[in-house]
Amino acid sequence: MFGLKHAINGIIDLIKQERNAKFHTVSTVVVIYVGFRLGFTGSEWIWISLAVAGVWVAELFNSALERITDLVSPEQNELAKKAKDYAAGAVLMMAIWAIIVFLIIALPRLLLNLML
Ligand SMILES: Nc1ncnc2c1ncn2[C@@H]1O[C@H](COP(=O)(O)OP(=O)(O)OP(=O)(O)O)[C@@H](O)[C@H]1O
Repeated sequence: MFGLKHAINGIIDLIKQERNAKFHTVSTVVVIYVGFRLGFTGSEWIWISLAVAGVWVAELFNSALERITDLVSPEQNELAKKAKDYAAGAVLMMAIWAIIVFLIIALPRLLLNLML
């Protein structure tokens, strides 16, 4: 299971190095806390976990691509800019989808809680 060690090291390194990953960590903890407080159902947890994992996967690939881009093109380059901007766009797309999923599931319960 040596691959597992490297994979976990990669995730820990990402959290240490990337501001976005720190934000994802806090968001993940908040979402899990809110989920338990609001009593998400099994199928709701499946959607929420898919959305959260999707953001992490996108961020990991984005950061990997940033490192490779810096390795290949440490100097300013139009293609390097496009590569990084596209990868950042992928994270943004996943994050927007994750927020939509969270709002669809959590908002009705939050509103219900406020009315009761
Ligand atoms: N070598 C380069 N050539 C041209 N533009 C670049 C280059 N490196 C970075 N950029 C531009 O600067 C932006 C930020 O790049 P940077 O590597 O600093 O990512 P970052 O700020 O760490 O991104 P994130 O916040 O997503 O981790 C890129 O999206 C790109 O537009």
